Order: sequence, then structure tokens, then C-alpha cells
Amino acid sequence: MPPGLSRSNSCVDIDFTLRRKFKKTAFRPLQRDVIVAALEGNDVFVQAATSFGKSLCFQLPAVIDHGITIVISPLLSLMVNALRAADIDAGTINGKTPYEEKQRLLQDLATGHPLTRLLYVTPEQCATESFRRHLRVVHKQRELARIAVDEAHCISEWGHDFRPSFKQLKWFRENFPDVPIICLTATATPQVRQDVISTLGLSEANLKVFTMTTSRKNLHYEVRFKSDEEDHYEDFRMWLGGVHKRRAEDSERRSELERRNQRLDNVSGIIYTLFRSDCETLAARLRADGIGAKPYHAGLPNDEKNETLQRWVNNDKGYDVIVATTAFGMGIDKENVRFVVHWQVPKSFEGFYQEAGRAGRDGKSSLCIMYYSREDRDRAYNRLSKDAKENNSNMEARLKSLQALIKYCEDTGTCRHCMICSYFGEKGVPECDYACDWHKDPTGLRKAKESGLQSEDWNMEFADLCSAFGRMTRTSSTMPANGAKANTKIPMRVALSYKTDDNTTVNGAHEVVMVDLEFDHRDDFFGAIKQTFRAIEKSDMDSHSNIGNRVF
Ligand SMILES: Nc1ncnc2c1ncn2[C@@H]1O[C@H](COP(=O)(O)OP(=O)(O)OP(=O)(O)O)[C@@H](O)[C@H]1O
Repeated sequence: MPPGLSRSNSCVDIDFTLRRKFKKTAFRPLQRDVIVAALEGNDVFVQAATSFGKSLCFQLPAVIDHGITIVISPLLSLMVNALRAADIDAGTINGKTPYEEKQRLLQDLATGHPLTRLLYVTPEQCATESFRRHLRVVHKQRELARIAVDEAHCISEWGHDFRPSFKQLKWFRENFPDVPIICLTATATPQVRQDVISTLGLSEANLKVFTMTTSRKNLHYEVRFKSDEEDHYEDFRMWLGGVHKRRAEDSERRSELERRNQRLDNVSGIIYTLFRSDCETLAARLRADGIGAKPYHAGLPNDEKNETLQRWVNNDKGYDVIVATTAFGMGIDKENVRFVVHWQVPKSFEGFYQEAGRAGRDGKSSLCIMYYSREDRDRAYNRLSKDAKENNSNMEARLKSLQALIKYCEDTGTCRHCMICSYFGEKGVPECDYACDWHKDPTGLRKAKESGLQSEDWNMEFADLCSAFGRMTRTSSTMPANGAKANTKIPMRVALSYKTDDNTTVNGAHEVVMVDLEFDHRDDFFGAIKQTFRAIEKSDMDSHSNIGNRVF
């Protein structure tokens, strides 16, 4: 047979497919090595930074290889449309797949010789007996090319985003020991890595592990300190206004944008908030200030979410900024996202890294701002301990991850890129060309922390006072910032939970008292709190009367 007519996994095939099917001119560093390792039939573990191009590592082998690749992903895949547009036979089966489409894909599997090259499924789908039956048929015909597990950290209980259904994926190795597995993640600590490998039963002898740096040197990381008294909306709005102004005033930039038919105010970004209600109010507030912002969260109708996503991707006017919960995250691949803002401290270090990683996927400089307050920190710990009471799976890992994130925020003496890489177990020092607040201005950073955060001393004194009174716990409060002026009246609101004498709870919760105070001196503040405590002690708490929302 003349050379070139036989089907092979040669580099010629790979390069050709890259150009022809994926319309890319060259591989990124190590992408080729991963793809070759997969095509040689190895099990492969890939850990690489957000936006590295991990999808190509299983999509390209799927196009070249004989048979079908099953891609397990926790997300409703946004990829399938793009693959179909490139004339690659791809499909998805998940809870939202229309009945006819699901039947079409299942019938394709039932032939034993599917035409589909890439089938994206959820782990829950993989656990159903009927789906497994179809896969057995395909496997019997030697047409099951590979299993790809995307977001593989979800397998590990040591990961931030553990999903029990991912644990069931060990079924693949137990039932199809000859079918190679490739798993990919951007966020695995060494412990998570090991857990994923052993849970999936990847064979040591036949396993190629690629761990690339998590560093994204075009991302500029910044922590902005605040306290509850302060509305950081103004800070953000001024920053964004400044960006718009600079674009407008730079005549070169302006004409370049005009030439490319781009709007001056199309500075694309994402603001992450923890709460759905914040998505709505913040987006509305931004719109009232002339900024094209839209909310995105799981509570919105699908049509609305799809439209928002599509119009944001298209850079349509009015859709520049998405204010989202984490429902909008993994898998979002828009190239020109110039900023990602965390409105509050997120739940985990990995979540922060993943979400920040939506920025700058075109390689250009982009800003990742995290607003951090100690009140938010306390609330994050409170939420975690509440979750622990309801469901304590994965708690140790979640606590460690949150602690690492808080350390990241509080640290004013280390490069942010270094902290991120070291969290993921990297030894080297990543490049940071003034791409973090510490490198830019270490003194300014320290000062900003001192003046911006609620004082830890106040916190400690408050905690001491609570324990002296025995039955009080501060559940949340506004505390004065270090820089608060001594002679300004500062309104305070303190939520206290009160343990009754017999240590029972009322209406399923401890009594909660809201205390509104104004203080103009530190001693006055603590004096007022003491008085409040005494008043509560004197009141007839043991009658279990609810004194919630009592204002002193
Ligand atoms: N060799 C390449 N040349 C140019 N662009 C590429 C190449 N490989 C991948 N890309 C592009 O890089 C972008 C990111 O790829 P992908 O979504 O696979 O990233 P990822 O590693 O899965 O990131 P994340 O973990 O953040 O989701 C995509 O737009 C993809 O088309």
C-alpha cells in the first residue's frame, strides 16, 4: 500500500487533523505529547492551567481514532455545537437532551458501530443500566475507543467539587479493562491527583501523567480590602469607568477599535456573587449607571440564560458584563474576557482559580479582582459549619481549601501567582511581570489592608467579651475598619445568637438578637455591647420567648 493511504496515528495525521478539523495552526506546548500518549493507548492524566486547551487533548484523538469516545463531564456541554460546526459528529445525552435526540444517539450506539465520534454524557447517565447496556454492545464490537473524564477533580473527596456520581466511574475500568482512559483537570492538589488515579483504577504501568503549571501569567491578580460598612460598588464602577475613559482617550486604541468595528465600552467581564439576589440587584444597578450588565443564575429560565450567554459571547450591546453565580463557570470559553471580579470571597480556592480563569483566554492581559472583607470571611466559615451540620461529606477538604483562600487574601507579602502555584503543589517560582498587587506595590498593598479591613483586635475583643458572657456568639456584624475615625458616629448592627439555660434551641435555632448601635469611641462601643448583654441576661430568656430583631 502506498504510504499515506493507510490509517495511522502518525504526526502527519495529527497535524493535518489539527489544521483541517480544528482550524488551529500549531499545537500549544505539550498538547502534542498528550495526544500522542493517548493515541498510543495509554491511560493519561492531564493537569494544566485554565484555558490551556485540554479539550483538544481528547477531541483530536477521537477524530483520528477508530470508534467512539465517551466524554464524561459535569457540565452541559457547550462544546457540542462548536464540534458540529467543524463537521465532527458529536452529541450529548443529559437530563435536558430532547427525547428524539436521545433516542437517535442511543440507536446509534445500539448498532455497535456508532457514527458519533464524541458523546458527552453526565456521570449520572453513565450509571444507568440502559446506557451501560448500550456501551457493552459498542465495546463488544471493539468500537469503544476511549473514555475521557473532564473536570476529573470531581472524583475526589479531597477535591473542592466532589460529586458522588463521579466515584461510580470506576465501573469503566472494571468492565472494559482494555479501554484507555484520559482524565483532565485544571485544579488538583497532589492528594486529589492520587485519589483520581486510584479511584479510576488507572494502571501505573500504562499511565502517562502530564502536570503543567497552573500559572496564567497574563492574569493580573488583585485583592481589594473592604468592610461591611463600605459599599464597594463605587470602587468597582470607578475602576470600570476609568477603563472606558482610557480606551476613549487613547486615540490609537480608539481608531483600532473603530477599524475592527468594536464598541469603546465593550469591556467584557464577569462578576461572581454568591447569591442569586445579588446577581439581579447588582446587574440592575450597573444598568442604571449605563453599563450593559445581565444576571445569570440557575433560577432564571433556560431561554433567558441561553440568550444572555449567546449575546455576551457575540459582544452585543447591553451584554458586556455578566453578574453570575457559580452556575456560570467551568466550560465558559470566551476569548476576550478582560476582567473577572469576585464580589465576595468564594467558597473554595479551586473555585476562585477556575472562575478567575475565565479571563484572558486570548492570552492578553486581564484583571482578576477579589473583594475581601473579614465579615465575608466569617460568613464563609459560618456557612461551612452550617453545611457540616447538614451533610459532612468532604468537609475537611472544603475547610482546608477555604482556609487557603483566606490566607491568599490576607497575605500581603507574597506574589499571588506564587501562592496559587504553591497551593496546587508546584515547586518552581512562576513568572510574574508585575502581574499581581504585591509585585506592583507591596507597601500600598499593606496599607490598603490596614485601612480597609475590619480590625482583628476588635474582633478578638468582641470574641472575648462574648465568651465572658458565656451564652453569646456573634454570628455576624459590622465592625469598624482599622482606619475608622474615632470621633465619627458609625452605625453598627450585630447579630447575636443566644444559648438558653438548658442549652435547647427555640424554633430550631438559638435566639438571635439584632443590635443596632452607634458608637464614637472604641470603649463606648464595648461598653454598649456589655450593656446589651446584661439587658439580654436580665430579660426572661428562659421562657423561650422569641426576642429576635430586638433593637437596642
Ligand atoms: N493549539 C491551539 N491553538 C490555538 N488555540 C487553541 C489550541 N488548543 C486549544 N485552543 C483554544 O484554547 C481555548 C481553550 O481551550 P479549552 O476550552 O479546551 O481549555 P481548557 O484547558 O479546557 O480550559 P478550562 O479548564 O479553563 O476550561 C479554546 O478556545 C480552544 O479553541
